[in-house]
Amino acid sequence: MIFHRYHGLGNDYLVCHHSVAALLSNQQIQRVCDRHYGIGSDGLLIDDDGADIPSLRIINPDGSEAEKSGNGLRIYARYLFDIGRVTHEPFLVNTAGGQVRCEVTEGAHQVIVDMGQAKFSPAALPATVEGDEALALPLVAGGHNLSATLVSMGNPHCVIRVEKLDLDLVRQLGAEIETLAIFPKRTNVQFAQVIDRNTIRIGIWERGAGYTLASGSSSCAAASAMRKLGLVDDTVTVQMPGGELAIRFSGDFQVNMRGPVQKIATLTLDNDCFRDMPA
Ligand SMILES: N[C@@H](CCC[C@H](N)C(=O)O)C(=O)O
Repeated sequence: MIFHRYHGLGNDYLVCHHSVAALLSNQQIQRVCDRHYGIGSDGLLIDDDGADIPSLRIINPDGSEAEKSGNGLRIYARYLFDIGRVTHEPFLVNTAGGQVRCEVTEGAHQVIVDMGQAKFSPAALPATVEGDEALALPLVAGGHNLSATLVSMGNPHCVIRVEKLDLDLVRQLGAEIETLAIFPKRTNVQFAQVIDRNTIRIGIWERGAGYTLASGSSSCAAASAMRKLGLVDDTVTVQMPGGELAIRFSGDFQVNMRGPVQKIATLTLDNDCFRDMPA
């Protein structure tokens, strides 16, 4: 079983063909993503081929399926380029969270994705919150009074605005916010500090993955939330522990994202990895 390992700013994924994924149970996928007992990754990207338009499925390390992933899409686009399925011309990719346009550029080092429209309706996440939008919603977690803006990028995000980013607090409160009862499908969580009108800094807790060094959809969601609150302009650099992504808004919250992708290795999984697991 062959897996291709890539990362986008330290947000690392394994890519495999659907014929490989079909051989794996959900428990085995979790094992493959485990950093001690498997190869280790922030998730599995399944190349579903697709007749005309390439199609991507995204599985989190806990075995749950995500509708969309920004870095997952950037990595999948680079993988498609590496296997010769696409060129430097822009191309479309289907995900459960909508169709996006990708472009592999600067050799193959930078990948641009039009992520679609940021949506602020709680129903889009979903979140069981009254109203057409949830902006600067008061939220309590771990005894902290927080201010949350809810955003769907095709997958759900809860963006907490803070005066000063504290990554320990992200780790401390992430799981509690991810699983709040108002989020029936759980949520990704970002703590966001505005540095200036073109720069924000975020810490990330991903649904089904936990603390990660970077996240593409989180960057889009956090920048969108700060834009909606009137705190940033149309171009925003999102700083994360793993590095930076460039976000650009056009029209009615159409979000474009650009950043680097690196290939790490092509790996063959040994069946012995599953020896202690029920058949
Ligand atoms: N790392 C991703 C997000 C992956 C999916 C997420 N954990 C979810 O469940 O929605 C990104 O770069 O967007």
